[in-house]
Parts: sequence; C-alpha cells; structure tokens
Amino acid sequence: MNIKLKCLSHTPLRGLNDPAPEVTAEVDAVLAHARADVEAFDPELIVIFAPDHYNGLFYDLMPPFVIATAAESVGDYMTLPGPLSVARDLALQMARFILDRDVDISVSHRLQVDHGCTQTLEELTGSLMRYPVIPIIINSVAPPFAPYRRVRRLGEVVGQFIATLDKRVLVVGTGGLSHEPPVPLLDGASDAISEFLICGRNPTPEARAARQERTIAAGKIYGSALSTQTPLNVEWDQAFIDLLLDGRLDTVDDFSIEEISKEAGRSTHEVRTWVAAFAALAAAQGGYSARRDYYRPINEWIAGYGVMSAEPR
Ligand SMILES: O=C(O)CCC(=O)/C=C/C=C(\O)C(=O)O
Ligand SMILES: [Fe+2]
Repeated sequence: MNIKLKCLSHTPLRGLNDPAPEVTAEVDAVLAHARADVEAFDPELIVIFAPDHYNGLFYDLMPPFVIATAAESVGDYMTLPGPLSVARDLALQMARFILDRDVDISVSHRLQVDHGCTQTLEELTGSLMRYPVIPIIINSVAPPFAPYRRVRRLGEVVGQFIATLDKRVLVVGTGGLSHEPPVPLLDGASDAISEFLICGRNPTPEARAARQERTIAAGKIYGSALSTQTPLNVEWDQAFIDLLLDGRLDTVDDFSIEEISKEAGRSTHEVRTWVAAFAALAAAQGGYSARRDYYRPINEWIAGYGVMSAEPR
C-alpha cells in the first residue's frame, strides 16, 4: 500500500459569488498544484470522506456514517451531475471490515451526493469517473452528530482496511474550515422547512434555484454587520490546522460540538471529514508528515478556506 492525503474546503459559491480575481487566481493555482500531485501519484483508489447538505440524506433516516457502493451526483451549485465510478465490491468489503471492528456504519447501494463530495473530487481529478472511488459520508450538517472521538475511530478503521490493500490510495477530506452558510435547522423549523429536511429528495428546478439564491444572498453579506450567520474564525482554523500538523489527533476527542458551533459556525463540523482522513492516514502508516498548502478566510465563499496535504513519514 502507498497512501497520500488531501484535505480541502469546498464552497457552494465558487463561480456564483467570487472574491477578488487575485484571490480566485491564488486558489486556482493551489488547486492546480494539488491536481498535479494527484495526477503524479496516479491513485488506484480514492477514499473520500464528505458531508451531505440535505441532498442525499434526510431526517427520514439520518445515519451518522454511510458508505456508498454506488453514487450519483445531484449536480448542485455548478458541479458535474452523474455517476461516480464507485468501487462497489471494495466498498462492501470495507463496510464489513468496519463493522467487524465495532464501528457502526450504514451502507447505501444508491446514494445521491452533492457538491460537498463532488466539488473536491472534480477539483482534484477533473471528473467524477477518473479513478475508482469509495464515498464515505459523515453527517456534519444535520444534528445530532456522532462525537468527534467516533469520527476519529471511523478514520482509524478505514486506515486499517487501506493498509490491507496492495494499492496506491488517496484519502480525501472535504469541507470546513470555520463557516456558517444558511442551512436550515429542524429545531424550530416551519412545517414546510421540516418537510424538506425530513424528505426533500429530488427538489424541483425551481426549489433548487431558490436554495441557491438564498445561499448567494447570504454570501453577499457574510462577515458584515448585516449577516446573522456566525462569522469565520481565523484563530479556530489556525488551531485546528496546527493540531493536524502536529499529529495531535486524539485532542479532537475533547471537542464540544456545541462550543464549536458557537465559536466557529455550525458547518465547521465538516472538519470531521478531515479528522477521519488524517486518522485513516495515521492508522494505515503509523505516522505522517503534513503541510498546510493554503489558508485564507474568504467571506464571499462563506469559507475559512484551507488546503492540506500529508503522506507517510
Ligand atoms: O439547500 C441549500 O442549498 C442550503 C445551503 C447549502 O447547502 C449550503 C452549503 C454550503 C456548503 O457546502 C458549505 O459552506 O460548506
Ligand atoms: Fe459544505
């Protein structure tokens, strides 16, 4: 086995509410570099830890963790629609391995995934079909969440499974860092919003466009006095990146979900995908060397926007 890691933020607002051209050019250059790294590594498998934003998973049955044996992109927020080349048999083997090690995970044989999974896959590989992939969705948006220690443990067992493979494996985490886009909460929601959050699959084009417009409108005022969303938190982001750089993964076991939501925004919990990805790398190889490729708070994208890479020491 040979393993590498990439963790990246994603944003629904790329191309829809961009920051200054210098900033998008800077991010484009970082992403081009990341993509060249992936091209050179030529992975035989990508394991991607990703969140969902009420496109594939709803409160009619909201699992903490899901592994997909087949997945299709809904094509939201300018991302590519269509199927992902999921490594079906390997995904099933991985699910069995995880369950055998006392970590509960659901299996989906037909999962819809959104920009939270596909934007990063597209940025790193140029397509949804280029390499065999196993999507693992970690609930990071629809409370209640499994605690961070369970996410770390999930990552560990996935890493142990990867260690059994004779393959080049790229582990990806996507989401975060600090941010709070206008994703509705079930608690206190109107009947119409509750209905959407419980079973809002396959929205009409009009409903999809209205969701997108709400997010664009929020992006236009994010970080200003007009916004009611929790702002970006650069200190929180730096501390989290430092924790990963130092390999202090077990400190996430003490993370308080409520405190993070208050300090850094409710969608900051997408960093759970980074926790799982780093834990997988650490467990597969017994240690890693990581670098921070990029960080910038970008209000227009509602994103504490970061990119990290890591590989075995
Ligand atoms: O229904 C919607 O589209 C609600 C908004 C939404 O899904 C926003 C997603 C934002 C991110 O992916 C993010 O900031 O990480
Ligand atoms: Fe997201």
